[in-house]
Amino acid sequence: MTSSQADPAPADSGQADPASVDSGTPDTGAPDSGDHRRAPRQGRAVEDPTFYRAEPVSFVRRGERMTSGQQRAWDTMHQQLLIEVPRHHASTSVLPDAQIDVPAAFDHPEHPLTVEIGSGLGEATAHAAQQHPERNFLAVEVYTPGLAKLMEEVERRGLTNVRVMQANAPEVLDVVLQPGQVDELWIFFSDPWHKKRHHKRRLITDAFAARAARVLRPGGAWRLATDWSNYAEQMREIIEASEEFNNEHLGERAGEDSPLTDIRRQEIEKREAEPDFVDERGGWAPRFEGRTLTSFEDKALKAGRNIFDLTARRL
Ligand SMILES: C[S@@+](CC[C@H](N)C(=O)[O-])C[C@H]1O[C@@H](n2cnc3c(N)ncnc32)[C@H](O)[C@@H]1O
Repeated sequence: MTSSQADPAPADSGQADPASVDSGTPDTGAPDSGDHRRAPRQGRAVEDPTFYRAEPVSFVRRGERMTSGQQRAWDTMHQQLLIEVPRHHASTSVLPDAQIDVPAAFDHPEHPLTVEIGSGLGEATAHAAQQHPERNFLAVEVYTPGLAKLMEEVERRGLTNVRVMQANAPEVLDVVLQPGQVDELWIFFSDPWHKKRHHKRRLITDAFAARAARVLRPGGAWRLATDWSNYAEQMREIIEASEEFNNEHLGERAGEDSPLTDIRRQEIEKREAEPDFVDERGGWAPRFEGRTLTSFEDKALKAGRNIFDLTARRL
């Protein structure tokens, strides 16, 4: 989420803020400064809960306090909705040899599966699940109040096609989901980690694309949206460099039609305006009609930022 120009956005926006959040290490009690610039020493990665393999995790744990409504929804709904995960070295990790049958957790295992990663408050999943009872939706998130908020919505709307998982997404893709099991993979407003020195914490990387490719069926869609232009360019680069995906809108919305051209000519996102900038490359998807306007996106729009959608089609 990038609803603020702070890096990252304030905790109440649903986005991690290293300065105001608690540690990513709830199991160990070890303090987490939120500054993960140093890679773990060789051999330590497996015990360091702020890393998965050699990769720093893309989140910092935020306050876990829930509203009374969220707490009630969690208490009454979690047995039905939460797919339990055997843990490894951290409370959001996944045991490397865990065996979890995700389709079997749904009433209709045969229905196509959409996975939303970083579902935040669950607005996109709840909306889409209501629109599409013929599909299954798995929300993957580390933030407990966000998952509880989604449980509240599932109950309020009477949805039967939603399940949730509280875990670090790369581990879910590596261990939990099976090859070709996913029909659509959604990541909307992934934490942008604005500062260059924090870019290594971004979720969308070449390695992540390989993970996404493994779990998506041939012809399946990986849909991305962000309001941070530099991250949008990184996502486009990763998709177009991958041999396992096609950018479904390659070359579209280029030049004067590009949201990148528009935003770069303005003084926004902590950058100076570049009046002569032209995005010759394009490749931006139209707004995905299945993506409801979340409170996060609404804030970004009100702050004057542009939204970049991308659709990668699994070859
Ligand atoms: C910026 S918010 C966007 C939330 C939502 N998609 C929306 O558009 O409102 C990003 C969310 O991704 C979650 N997140 C970040 N890294 C994650 C990871 N590795 N695994 C699971 N969730 C993650 C954060 O906890 C946060 O709620």
